Amino acid sequence: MEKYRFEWKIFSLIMILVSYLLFVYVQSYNSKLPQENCSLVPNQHFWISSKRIVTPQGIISGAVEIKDGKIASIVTEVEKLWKSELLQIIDYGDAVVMPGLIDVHSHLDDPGRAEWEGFPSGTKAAAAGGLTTLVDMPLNSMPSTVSRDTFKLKLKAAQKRIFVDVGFWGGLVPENAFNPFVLKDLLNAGVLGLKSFMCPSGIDDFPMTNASHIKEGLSILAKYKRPLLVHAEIQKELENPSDLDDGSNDPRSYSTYLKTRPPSMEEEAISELLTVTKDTRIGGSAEGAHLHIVHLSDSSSSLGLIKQAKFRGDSVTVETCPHYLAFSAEEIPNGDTRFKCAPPIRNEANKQKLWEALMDGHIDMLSSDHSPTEPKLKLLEDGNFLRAWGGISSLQFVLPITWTYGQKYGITLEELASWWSERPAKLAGLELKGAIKVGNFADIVVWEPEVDFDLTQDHPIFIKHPEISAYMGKKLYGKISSTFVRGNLVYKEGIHANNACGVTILAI
Ligand SMILES: NC(=O)NC(NC(N)=O)C(=O)[O-]
Ligand SMILES: [Zn+2]
Ligand SMILES: [Zn+2]
Repeated sequence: MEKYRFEWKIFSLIMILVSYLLFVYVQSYNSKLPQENCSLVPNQHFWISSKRIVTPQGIISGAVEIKDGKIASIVTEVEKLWKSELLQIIDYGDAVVMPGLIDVHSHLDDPGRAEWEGFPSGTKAAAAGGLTTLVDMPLNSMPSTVSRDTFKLKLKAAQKRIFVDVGFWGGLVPENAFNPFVLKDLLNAGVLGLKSFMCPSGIDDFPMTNASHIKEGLSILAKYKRPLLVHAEIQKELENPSDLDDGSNDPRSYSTYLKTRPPSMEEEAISELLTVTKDTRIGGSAEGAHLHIVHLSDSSSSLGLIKQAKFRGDSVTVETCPHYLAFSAEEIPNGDTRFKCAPPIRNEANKQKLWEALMDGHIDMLSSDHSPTEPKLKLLEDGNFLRAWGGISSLQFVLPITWTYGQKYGITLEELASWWSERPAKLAGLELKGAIKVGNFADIVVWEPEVDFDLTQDHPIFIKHPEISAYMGKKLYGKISSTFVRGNLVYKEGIHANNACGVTILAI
């Protein structure tokens, strides 16, 4: 009996051991296989070296150690590494190694309007442009992301279809603004913050909000310590586009469009917004909430108001976009609706002041406001600025655009990293992103600032509708060679990894 029990014990122990070994084998097999297809380098542990690595402490020559998707160490003495033949080192020579760009303002239009862009094409464009994280806007997809259920549809549509990481803004609309249950439900589901419009958005299920909706939204966001992003333009009766569409103004003329959206529209919206942002000050009723003004175009009075609010201690930031820094109204050809966006691109003097404000730190960060549509809605043949869809397509090219047009102003690589990575990460609450720093995710772009290229149809373009991009035909500086997302090499010289292994980012 005793012997029998002993044998039985041995047998069970062997069985446990066998099943454990089987488990370990299956696990490592499973985790290895997809991993290989997620990355164009199969290794989980490797170094990338370069003479120009942009870190928060400055530009260094050295190597970044990447292990299991994170930055494990940063070393300056690369010679020692080279001595060990066992190490996997990718040497990028003089190319710049910078934190991957984070775009806090992309319209990916999925689900529902994926023929405009979509998760696969949009995130492939991002990877090809050195962007490693996008935060998707809650409108232009169908339905808009305004509740837990509609957010679930977004998450489902993104599954296994994103090549970079994607977070989401939820929509603050009149329907949910006074319904804390719906709003909290949406925030609890993981949106990184909210977004609202103070003028018609052009999307039926995304109506505009006024200052009292915004005040309500901020009071709820305060508890979550998440931001509210606002499209700040107020449309006056007189400035309704259709008022100018009566035959006496040429709708193909860019100046006609400019008249429909003067700087006073931005100024009025911002001054109204700033009546509620005082709540965000330390000790205020919405302390913890933050207001972020998207795509500022007016560099005069509107910017002046924002500066005052910051000075008073309101928790406010502002972004502008590459198209306001690259183009001026004077150069937009009549009928060329690829340049139509809201607020509009203003004159040359305004553009120069935007650059100055960015360099002086009064504008905090950059975003793409990549807002494509189907070419037919851009009315390219007709050239009617009053009726064409408003939105500029640029996602894949924001880094070379910023770099090229910023040359005149002497911008630095550190400034690029601050405007495109560090500050956007802070806004979106992405603690382990936005800088090449030990412990952060290995989200990295490798690019060659001195190499130029002509943006023609021959260039590998991943944006779904390149023909509607206002940048086509431009010569740009800055060739993106490689993009790493969480240590996966997702893009290299025109090639993407096989599998879309980007992660959906949820706030907790
Ligand atoms: N529905 C939109 O995508 N609108 C966008 N359109 C632009 N900017 O022209 C925006 O961000 O306001
Ligand atoms: Zn907008
Ligand atoms: Zn937008």
